Amino acid sequence: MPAELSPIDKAKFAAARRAVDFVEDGMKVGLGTGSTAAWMVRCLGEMVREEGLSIVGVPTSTRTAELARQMGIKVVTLDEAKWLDLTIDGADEFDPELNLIKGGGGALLQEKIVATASDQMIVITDAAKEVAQLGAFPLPVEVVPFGWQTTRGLIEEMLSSMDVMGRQTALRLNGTQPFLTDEGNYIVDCHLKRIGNPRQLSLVLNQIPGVVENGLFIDICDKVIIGGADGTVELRDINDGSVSHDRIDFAEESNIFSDLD
Ligand SMILES: O=C[C@H](O)[C@H](O)[C@H](O)COP(=O)(O)O
Repeated sequence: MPAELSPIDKAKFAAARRAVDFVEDGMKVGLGTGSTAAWMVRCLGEMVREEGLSIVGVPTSTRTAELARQMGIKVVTLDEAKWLDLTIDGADEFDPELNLIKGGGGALLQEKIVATASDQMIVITDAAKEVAQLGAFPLPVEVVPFGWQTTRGLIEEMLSSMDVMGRQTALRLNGTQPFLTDEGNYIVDCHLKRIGNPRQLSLVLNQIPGVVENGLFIDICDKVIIGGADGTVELRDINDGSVSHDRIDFAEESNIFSDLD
């Protein structure tokens, strides 16, 4: 483990490394997007190259697809895979019911489609993402560019009647230009502070013409793995209520970091 890895990176790696223990030969695996998911892709690549693990991966973004191919993972489309055994992905927030906010990196649409098309979703994360109630992280809402300002106005009008603490929205920018998702859509970030009823909000948001999808993942996540900088990991299963603990020995994982620049 390179000594220069930050504590947060060590925590993310620990969660990612524990998650790949659930990947078996022959599986079709959804590959998430973000810095934590990137560790997972690296770990799977190591297993493919060094242990002959035979899987196919369905990426949730172009950047994950590029990394997966670089790591030697066979990449297929969701249409080719049709259905997945397991999706492993990160999250921006998770609550006690393992409902999530995702989309901090703009990949929420493909991530939600892929996670929903999976028998199981495992979220890999660190303790800072755990909240009692969703909303401190701005909720990403993907909208089509056509009439986006009208769509934004309809979102804000809808929010005025919802159980949320904040109602400010902002177009996500990339420099001075609108941020574009892999599908060429825009993201409107909703600064809600606290979301009283995430399930209701997700349903209502997606009724608004122009809204493509939102970053609330309701009843999709099955397990969460919370990594620690010391290598400890906590695994919670929402389906049976179990909680288990493990420890990753970083010294045994040095191969993963050999190609890090
Ligand atoms: O759009 C990005 C995804 O939803 C990510 O899974 C999420 O933002 C978490 O990313 P990270 O693991 O980098 O915190």
